[in-house]
Parts: sequence; structure tokens; C-alpha cells
Amino acid sequence: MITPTPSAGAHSASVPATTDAGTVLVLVNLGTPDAPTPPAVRRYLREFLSDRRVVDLPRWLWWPVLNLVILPLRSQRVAHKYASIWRDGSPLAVYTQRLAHAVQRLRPQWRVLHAMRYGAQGLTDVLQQLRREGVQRVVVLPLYPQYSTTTTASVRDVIEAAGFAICDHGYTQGSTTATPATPATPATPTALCIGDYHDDPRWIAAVAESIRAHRAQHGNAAHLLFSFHGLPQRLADQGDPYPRQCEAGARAIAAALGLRDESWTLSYQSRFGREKWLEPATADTLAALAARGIRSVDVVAPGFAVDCLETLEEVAQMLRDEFRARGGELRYIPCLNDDPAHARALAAIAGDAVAAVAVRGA
Ligand SMILES: C=CC1=C(C)c2cc3[nH]c(cc4nc(cc5[nH]c(cc1n2)c(C)c5CCC(=O)O)C(CCC(=O)O)=C4C)c(C)c3C=C
Ligand SMILES: [Fe+2]
Ligand SMILES: [Fe+2]
Repeated sequence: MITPTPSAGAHSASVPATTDAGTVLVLVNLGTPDAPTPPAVRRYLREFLSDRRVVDLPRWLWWPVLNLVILPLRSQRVAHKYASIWRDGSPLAVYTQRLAHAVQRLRPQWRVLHAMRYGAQGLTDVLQQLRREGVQRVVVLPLYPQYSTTTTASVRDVIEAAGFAICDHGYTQGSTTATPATPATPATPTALCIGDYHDDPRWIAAVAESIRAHRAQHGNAAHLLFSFHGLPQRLADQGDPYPRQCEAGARAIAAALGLRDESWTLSYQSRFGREKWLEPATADTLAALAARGIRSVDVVAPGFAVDCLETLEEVAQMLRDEFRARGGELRYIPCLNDDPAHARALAAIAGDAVAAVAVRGA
């Protein structure tokens, strides 16, 4: 079942009339377990870590490692972490739904849905339901500001497998899939897929403003750290544009804030497995900052559209405690979540994509 989004609220009167009535917009996020328990986490991790976009090892090698080592050990430990951040559900699910509602309120002439790549409210189910309803065109906005083959391209795989012809907007290189593209016939529905928005000025301004507002309330820490989810270095070497887009975005946000180069740093968190991942690691960077005598650090995570396990447990709890043990104070700046500025930026990005395709005549 597609979770319905409430219809337009009080903001609708202020939205100017547009010619994009009838647009169906699907915001897609990663997905999350449906309970903070070992069996639920195991189900989620099994689906997530079985995706070849995420782990590209040969199956004969990966299957026993995943099923006999990783799932039995990790499910227990990670369930405990989820339990520490669980409120009315998993924050990733709660904030993603609220964000979709916020965009819906801004664009009452659209139908705004949310979906997940893995787990409940699955993208496949949502797209199949839309096909059954006879919807001929959807706009898919993966909630990944930076394109990666491990995230955005995996969303694209699902869209193609659901029988939609894809029309790309934004970054696409490296996103060709094992599944051949659905040959477009007049009956084939199309999905306008937004590849990235890492340098979109409206998104940059929203992130910069959230940092400014946090600093106005809590004071400026001595340093600002941009912490992005990591990736195996090998994928970057093979051309995944993710680290370049993280760097460009962080630089643009720092410029919008008027920061001097020496007052901010970029790092990568959430390493998984033994392979070399992008560096520097957030934990090492914080240790180095503490060793340089820097006693306060603001940490922001602009690779995450909404708060989740990796921000709330890893950064705002674990890394904060580690930094405190080194004598410093880590202040975590929340993700944009369902902030109106975030909803406005995403609505504008989706609107631009619709308009660009209309001009191209697709
Ligand atoms: C090889 C493993 C992984 C790659 C590659 C990877 C890339 C990647 N992930 C995100 C965003 C998120 N990841 C989250 C959790 C998470 N990530 C991995 C592994 C890889 N991620 C795992 C195993 C997990 C689950 C938790 C754990 O076991 O440690 C989340 C949070 C989900 C939640 O429920 O809150 C997000 C969001 C990006 C953006 C990315 C590549 C750029
Ligand atoms: Fe991840
Ligand atoms: Fe993690």
C-alpha cells in the first residue's frame, strides 16, 4: 500500500499557479529496519548488503561471509544502536515521511509520495501501484544530494526493473545497469530521474542557513567539520563521482558562510569492511583536531538528507563521546530533515527537472 500524503494545508494559497499540475513526485531514501530488534535489522541488512551495487564481490565469496559472519554478528550490535535513536520509529523513516508531507504542502497541484530502496514502503511496490493506477510519468528524486553508483544507480536499477523508461536529469555517467533499459513504446511509463543536486544553489543555501542558525543559537565552535558517508576508495578510482561532488558541495557551503580555508575540513564516516575507504576518516580527523588543541568542533553531515543511524548514533553520540574523552566538545548540527527550506529547495529542484523535460519535449 502507498502511504498517502495529506493534501495541501495552509500554505497552498501562497503557491503561484504552475503548469506542472498532475506531477507525481517520489522522494526515495535508503530504507531502514522496521523495528530496533535483531531479526528486523537482519532482514534489512540482508536485503541491503545483497545489492550488487553496494557490495560487488562475487556471490560465491560474499554469500557465506554475509550469512555466516556479518548478519549473525552485526544484527545484534546494530539493533542496539537503532534502539538508542528510535523515537516514533526509525528517524530515517519518520523524517523522510515528514519531508514528503512538507513538499506536498508546498505543491498542492502535485502528488508527492515517499519510498525506500530497501525494506518497508519499497520503491518497487510504490512504482507498481502507480502503474496499476495508469500513471504515465513520475519524477523520482533520490534523497542523495551526491550521486554514487552505490546509492543513486541502485535506485535507477529498481525503476528500470519496474518497467519504467528512464529520462535522466543531472548526473548519469556510470549508471548503466545489468538490466537492459526498457524499450520505450507509447504505453511505457517514464520516470524522470534526478541524478544529484550537490551544487544546487538552493540546496547549498539551505544547508548554509541551517549551519548559520545553529551557530547563532549555540555559538561558533572553533572548527566546522563536513562529515560525509564513506565509500570504498576503489569505486572512486573507477570513476564514482561521489567524492568530487562531496568536495564541491562542502566548498560551496563554506563559501556561502564566508569561512576561511583553515576553519573547516571534510571527512568520511561509517566505514564498512576491511577494504580501504575514502579518507580522511571522520574519527581520525577529530583525533587530529583534538591533538592540534582545537577544543570545539561543529559537525554537519550534508550527504544525509535526513537524520538517521549514521548521524544520530555514530556522530551525535559515539564520535561526540570520543571527542569529549579527548577534552573537546562536538556539537552536531542536524540534517535539513523536514525544515521548510529543505522542502522548498527539493520542490524547486523537482520543478526545474519537470520544466527542463517539458522544454526538451520528452
Ligand atoms: C559496503 C557497504 C556500504 C556502502 C558502499 C554504503 C554507501 C552509502 N550509504 C549511504 C547512506 C546510509 N547508509 C546507512 C547505513 C548503512 N550503510 C551500510 C553500508 C554501506 N553503505 C550499512 C551496513 C548500514 C547499516 C547500519 C550498519 O550496519 O552500520 C544509512 C542509515 C540507515 C538508517 O536506517 O538509519 C544511510 C542513510 C550513502 C549515502 C552511501 C554512499 C555514498
Ligand atoms: Fe551506508
Ligand atoms: Fe554505520
